[in-house]
Amino acid sequence: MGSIGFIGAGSMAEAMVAGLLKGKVYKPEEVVVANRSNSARLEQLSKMYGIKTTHDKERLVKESSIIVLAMKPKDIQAGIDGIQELIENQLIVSVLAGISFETITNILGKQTAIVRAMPNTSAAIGKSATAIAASKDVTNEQIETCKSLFEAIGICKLVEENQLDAVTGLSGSGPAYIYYLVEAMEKAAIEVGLESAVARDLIVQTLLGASEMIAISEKHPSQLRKEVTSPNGTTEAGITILKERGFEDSLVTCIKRATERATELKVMFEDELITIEKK
Ligand SMILES: NC(=O)C1=CN([C@@H]2O[C@H](COP(=O)(O)OP(=O)(O)OC[C@H]3O[C@@H](n4cnc5c(N)ncnc54)[C@H](OP(=O)(O)O)[C@@H]3O)[C@@H](O)[C@H]2O)C=CC1
Ligand SMILES: O=C(O)[C@@H]1CCC=N1
Repeated sequence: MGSIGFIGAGSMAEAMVAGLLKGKVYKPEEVVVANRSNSARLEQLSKMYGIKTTHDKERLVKESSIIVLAMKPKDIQAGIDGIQELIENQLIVSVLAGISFETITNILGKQTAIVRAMPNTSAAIGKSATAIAASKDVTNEQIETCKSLFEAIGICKLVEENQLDAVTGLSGSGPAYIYYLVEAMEKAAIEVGLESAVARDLIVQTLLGASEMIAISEKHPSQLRKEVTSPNGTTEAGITILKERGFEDSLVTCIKRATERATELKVMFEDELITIEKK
């Protein structure tokens, strides 16, 4: 596949690098990561993974056949500045929430092959839930390349660009909802008298078991839930509280709001671009 370069050396870039190396999709010497100024971070990544690191984006672009944009949405203009002229046949893969093909193309100043991807940080252990969308300049072969890249670090679904904000709100942000749930379960476990290490193990196994049941069982999650819930038993007592306190509504509103926020990021950024152009 040639080499892969990441512009941005944060959580998402690291999760992808870790997963790609673990899955042996790339050798460490075929991976280069760049950031803006944080040399300590580059040193840490280079020590941990044996990959190449640089502040020199031009070098990264020249060395890579796939360039992953992995900076925050607000930093995309600065992140791309200086490399536009060097983009020729490389495939651009953007993991930025909310930022459209149109905006990336405008900043690049040329029509080129761009794939937008929305992975999640479980990429680090090969378990990302990723969706990708392809711009019209992307060939079928490039789509396949991209799919196999993300399938090496989890599952990958092909969607339309206008569905990516929903994917971001659902599975891009999704791991954080689960971590938050675990934090709350741990807090509760301690309050009902368990030791934190014991509670952690029980919670983790409960999540793993339930996830695997959902994945392999032919039963709907609502049926699986019913099977845990004895009439007048403990589960019913607990779930009654979740219903009374609006658990379902909270989660639905959470995912809708996160989806909406992805759309806002695009609008905010475009406003900023217009301001920059006017200056
Ligand atoms: N975190 C997540 O779970 C997910 C994130 N994403 C997307 O991934 C992207 C990155 O997120 P995340 O990894 O969390 O962010 P981080 O803040 O952890 O990392 C951002 C990185 O971008 C670098 N950067 C900023 N400006 C530039 C520049 N001009 N040139 C080169 N590098 C630059 C920063 O370098 P420096 O430190 O030197 O400033 C830093 O290494 C976001 O767009 C987000 O929407 C998508 C899916 C999931
Ligand atoms: O919170 C964010 O904006 C990014 C996108 C999805 C996960 N993290």
